[in-house]
Amino acid sequence: MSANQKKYVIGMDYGSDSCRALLVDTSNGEEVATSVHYYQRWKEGKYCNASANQFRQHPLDYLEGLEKTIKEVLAQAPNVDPQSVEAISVDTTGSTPVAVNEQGIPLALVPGFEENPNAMFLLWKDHTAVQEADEINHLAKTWGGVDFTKYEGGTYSSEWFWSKILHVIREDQEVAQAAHSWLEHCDWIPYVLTGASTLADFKRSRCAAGHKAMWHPDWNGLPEKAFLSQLDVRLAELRDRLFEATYTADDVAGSLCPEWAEKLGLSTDVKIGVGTFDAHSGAVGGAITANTLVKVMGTSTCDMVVGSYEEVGDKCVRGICGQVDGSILPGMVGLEAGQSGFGDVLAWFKNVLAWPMRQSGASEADIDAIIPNLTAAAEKLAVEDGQVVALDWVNGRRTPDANQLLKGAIQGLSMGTDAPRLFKAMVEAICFGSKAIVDRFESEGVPVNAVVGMGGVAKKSRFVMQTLADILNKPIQVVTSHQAPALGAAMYAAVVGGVYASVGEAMEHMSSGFDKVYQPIPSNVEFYQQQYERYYALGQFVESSIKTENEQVSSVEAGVL
Ligand SMILES: Nc1ncnc2c1ncn2[C@@H]1O[C@H](COP(=O)(O)OP(=O)(O)O)[C@@H](O)[C@H]1O
Ligand SMILES: O=C(CO)[C@H](O)[C@H](O)COP(=O)(O)O
Repeated sequence: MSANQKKYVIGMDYGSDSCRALLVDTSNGEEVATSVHYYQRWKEGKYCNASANQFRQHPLDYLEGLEKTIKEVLAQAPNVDPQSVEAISVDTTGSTPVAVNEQGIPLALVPGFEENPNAMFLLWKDHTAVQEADEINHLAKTWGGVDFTKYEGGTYSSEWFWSKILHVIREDQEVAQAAHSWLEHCDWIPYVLTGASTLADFKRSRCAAGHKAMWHPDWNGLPEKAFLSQLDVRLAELRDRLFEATYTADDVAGSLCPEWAEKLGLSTDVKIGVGTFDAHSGAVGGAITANTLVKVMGTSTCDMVVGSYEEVGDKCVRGICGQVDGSILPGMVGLEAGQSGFGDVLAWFKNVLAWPMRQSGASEADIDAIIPNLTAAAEKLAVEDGQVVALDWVNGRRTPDANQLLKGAIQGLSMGTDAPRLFKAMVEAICFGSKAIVDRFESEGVPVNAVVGMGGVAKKSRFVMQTLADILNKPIQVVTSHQAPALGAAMYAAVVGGVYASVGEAMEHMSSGFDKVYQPIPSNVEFYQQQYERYYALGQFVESSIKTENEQVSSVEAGVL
């Protein structure tokens, strides 16, 4: 078949720091061209305040990336006729919502709001809404009606839709008044590409709504107004301007609008898919099957599983980030869990060590060598060299049982504790955090029969991956593609563009396969089973002390103490 008879699709993946476009041959999943764009304003640290956990992204960062990367992949593949590009599907981080006006335009693109962080996207890891999440949780358990958190693991997070909206509308009256509605990032990009101008009939993502906005068919969509009004009457009013129906990512959101068709050099026949989240799309890119845990391992992790309706049924899996019909594969229940920090925990340790190095004028190359050097030294230590135990909660805990107030801890330091031993303990901590998630799935009746890894850490660190296999006591297969979420988006696009009838069929033809398997080493498994007990006990101790501290603070604030 000549290049011109083939059918192509574009998978567009928006990560935390950058976005990428992937041009894919639908016949075999070949990644024909790829282009990455780092968000300019984000790179400059604009609109963020890490010490206040405020992470905002400007819509222009996303639009610039969209245009640049898609044009670049087309330019890199002159043999591909743009007419043979059938569809574009998009995945993004989430929950990453933005306030929009009546036309669905993010407020930061409306005169007067250009520099206002509250008028921008609140990135998934923005934790400014911890207090609002607490309120939502408290109300859900006490208001006397249905517990709307029940399909979201029973705990609503500060990373999610309603917590963030509540926080912004309380903090910023101008944004609150100008916000007609709110859109997730994964909905806004298809909205732009299809040239939509009315929100009411736009197809919103099932994945985003179900995992982050407490949308569920049992209560006809979003939480009822009686519940929302007890949080803030404006939330109840907003409900009328949000959505009722939701759509899975194999569905068509519309066709490429003339303005973007011209900008990108594509035809208006190109279909645009309903948006989804990066982790869910990554699971599809990793060719997920029933009871396989797909771990997207980067700065954070997202741990994805699909189960049949018979297996998951009405069961509510406690402490995870939700279970949603069709959020990964249409026809199955998608379950999401994850860690707020994974590679980020190692990056934190690197940054601690880098501080004095930078003061003495060390180069960025020296600093980049910290993790590889520590890895080489830690790999040489005996696995049983395990005096130090650490917790992985430096960025809070996402699952099991979301609690963003938790902090990291290190126990067992002695004069003999050097940097490689601390690094080894950090690596073990992030892997123990993964085990806590697997244990929770299994104890809740969702068996994990296989593990698939993808993302930066899975590709870069043999040491982390072997430790993970030993701690989970399960083999881990690593996905060949370096761009699994974008590949997953391309697979959805192949269905949206009518090339395949189902996501399953697209995965069959377009999967990149696996290029490595890590097998657990029995003697290490045994050691780590004991060491996990120490991790667990340290976690219990830290969690109870933080709880006591917070109770004391609340009592002081309430004038009790
Ligand atoms: N050699 C390494 N060993 C372990 N972790 C690494 C290594 N190199 C980079 N990392 C971690 O990988 C993470 C970045 O992962 P990546 O998947 O590229 O990013 P993202 O999560 O933003 O998509 C960083 O947190 C970094 O600390
Ligand atoms: O929670 C999510 C999806 O449900 C986030 O999108 C995800 O954790 C972002 O990760 P990354 O920075 O690796 O793109």
